[in-house]
Amino acid sequence: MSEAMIQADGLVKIYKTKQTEVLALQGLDLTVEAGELTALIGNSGSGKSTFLNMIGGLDRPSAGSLTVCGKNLFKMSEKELVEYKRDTVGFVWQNNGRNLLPYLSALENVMLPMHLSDKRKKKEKALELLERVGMETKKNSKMSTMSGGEQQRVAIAIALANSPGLLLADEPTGSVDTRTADVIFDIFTELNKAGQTILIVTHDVALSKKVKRVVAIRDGKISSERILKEKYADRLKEITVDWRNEDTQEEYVIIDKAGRVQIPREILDKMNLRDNKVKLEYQDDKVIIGAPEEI
Ligand SMILES: Nc1ncnc2c1ncn2[C@@H]1O[C@H](COP(=O)(O)OP(=O)(O)OP(=O)(O)O)[C@@H](O)[C@H]1O
Repeated sequence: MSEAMIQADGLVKIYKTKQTEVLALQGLDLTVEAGELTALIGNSGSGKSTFLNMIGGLDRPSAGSLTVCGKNLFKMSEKELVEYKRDTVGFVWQNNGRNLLPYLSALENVMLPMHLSDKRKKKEKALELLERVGMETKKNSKMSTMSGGEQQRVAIAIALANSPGLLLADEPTGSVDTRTADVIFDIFTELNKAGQTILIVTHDVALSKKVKRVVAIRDGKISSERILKEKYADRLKEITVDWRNEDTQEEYVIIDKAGRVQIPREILDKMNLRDNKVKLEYQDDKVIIGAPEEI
């Protein structure tokens, strides 16, 4: 069996401050295969960025195991971590100012992080990447003269400069309007069709309806997954599909390795439980969880 692109098992991240400890990831399990396009959604504070930062090598996990592209994030030296961030993962942020130099052209910005020694090859590769994000006509424009959406497209090209196995994006459409967000999302879809593995953190539930796999994180653990229904999978780019309003995905709840499932708060509220005890029944291949009868 081939190795997964991301393999997180029982991943824990604790942030310690003088006064408190925050358990940002609470034993998170996730497998992402090479070639997948996955969106990570969840409420504010659920641990999305923390998880992305662990995968991106920007911060160290506290416990569990995490392997990305065959590399063990727990066993890396500082030097290996620098190489990993340069070669294995590419990162796109909501705030593209973190990636771009305003006084340089789009082409120069894309060439900057490349570690190819041959300048001609660097330029060739940068032009090819700008074409892939639809920015070839603006190759000589300074970043400071571009719109937020255009800057974000160049940021995607920069993240791909060293051909990373994995592209990570944290709220890449968070600062642009809906139409531009659609364009940016379509670029991710096209890159994925060409084989790029991509993990995107997004708040945009409507946009995530276009993605083949949406993983929801709650309280530092994966709680559910939504998978694109087959009838929509082939129609990803059709304008007749109303992605924002149609129910394009099937939802599944995740059972963790210890057999635990998270029941969504809305359902718990409807169950109107008196305390934390429920009745579990197994009937016709179904597990039924219900409020206990009054004794
Ligand atoms: N550097 C830090 N020091 C202390 N606590 C932190 C730190 N970074 C994150 N946290 C805490 O960890 C938890 C998870 O935060 P995280 O930023 O991963 O959530 P998120 O799902 O990305 O939220 P948002 O959607 O608002 O960006 C939160 O309780 C947050 O306050």
